[in-house]
Amino acid sequence: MVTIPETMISSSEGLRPVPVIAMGTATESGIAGIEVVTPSTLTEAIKVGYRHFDTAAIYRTEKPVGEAIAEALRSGLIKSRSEIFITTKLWCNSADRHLVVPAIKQSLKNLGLEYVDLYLIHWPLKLIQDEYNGGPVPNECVAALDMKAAWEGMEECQNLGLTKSIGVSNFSFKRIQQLLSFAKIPPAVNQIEMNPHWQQKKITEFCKANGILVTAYLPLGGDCNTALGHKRVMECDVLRDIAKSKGKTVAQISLRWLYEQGVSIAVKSFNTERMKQNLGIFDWSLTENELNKIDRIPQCRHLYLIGTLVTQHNDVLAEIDAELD
Ligand SMILES: NC(=O)C1=CN([C@@H]2O[C@H](COP(=O)(O)OP(=O)(O)OC[C@H]3O[C@@H](n4cnc5c(N)ncnc54)[C@H](OP(=O)(O)O)[C@@H]3O)[C@@H](O)[C@H]2O)C=CC1
Ligand SMILES: O=C[C@H](O)[C@@H](O)[C@@H](O)[C@H](O)C(=O)O
Repeated sequence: MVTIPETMISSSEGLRPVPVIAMGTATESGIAGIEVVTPSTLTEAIKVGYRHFDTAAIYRTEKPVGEAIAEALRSGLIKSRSEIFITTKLWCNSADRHLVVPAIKQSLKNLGLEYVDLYLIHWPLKLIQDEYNGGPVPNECVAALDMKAAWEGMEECQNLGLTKSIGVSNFSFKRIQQLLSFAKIPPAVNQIEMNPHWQQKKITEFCKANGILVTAYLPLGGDCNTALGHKRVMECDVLRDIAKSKGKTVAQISLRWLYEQGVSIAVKSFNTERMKQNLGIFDWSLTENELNKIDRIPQCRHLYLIGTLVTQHNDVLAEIDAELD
């Protein structure tokens, strides 16, 4: 079993370790409520060495993650809850001051846990709708986020001990600066799209300088059979050539590159062999020449809210999309 290296993030207990690779749990069919991952698949991840799960209220995977942890405890695979790090996220329909604490309590109920390790604001926007089953949503459901009010709710979650750390996801450089101007508890993490085809140099440097850990999502470009993913990473000639010359896979080259950028990674696989493969990145490194070749890959972001969340133009989403470019 591979032991995943840890990095440190700020928390209610001072600096706390977080495993640098998390098992992602988002799928288009899960979000739509059509087919959600089984707990036994996630227990398999614990068996091969994963100790960090990335879930979210909208993924519908909080329950199976919780059941997998309970099973791992029952079977002796782990000895205590504290061996597992759980990240979950506040969905946009609860991004109001008075809805944040009830939302984390619901997530904890789904997980069957007393606390999560990290709670993130999923997107800097608000949705006025009861349930989200994947986009598109009606344009009139979208509203601007009152960041100060939502963050006070997040801080309350940490102060109540419902989460050890709080952070954000899909926040631009500008939005984090705004947040830092009033936050009593600064964000510990910013989870963003990042891979060799969307390298995010500016925001990673800014986050590092401010003690915020960046977590990369879509590290392999996502599931290319759905609108949430693309083939540019897995079919990239530059990555393929490097992979071939080192006897590694394209996925491993992308993940190793991310690891060498000093970020943590949420990578999803529900296949045991690929789960293992994705952890095989810690006992070798990329050369200067390989890093230079990756640096020159043309850049292209994938996840835009307009087109995914709404089909028409929307001012609130257009602003978020533009900021994240
Ligand atoms: N904060 C946010 O807004 C977002 C957060 N996320 C989080 O980040 C996680 C990772 O992102 P995700 O979208 O899942 O995309 P990934 O980049 O992790 O790609 C997942 C896809 O790649 C396949 N795959 C995994 N490993 C390999 C491998 N070694 N070789 C070939 N194919 C492979 C998986 O298939 P298989 O399972 O069959 O192996 C799946 O189709 C999510 O699951 C979620 O937890 C994602 C999007 C947005
Ligand atoms: O924009 C709408 C999409 O459903 C988007 O919210 C998801 O891709 C999500 O960010 C995730 O974390 O998987």
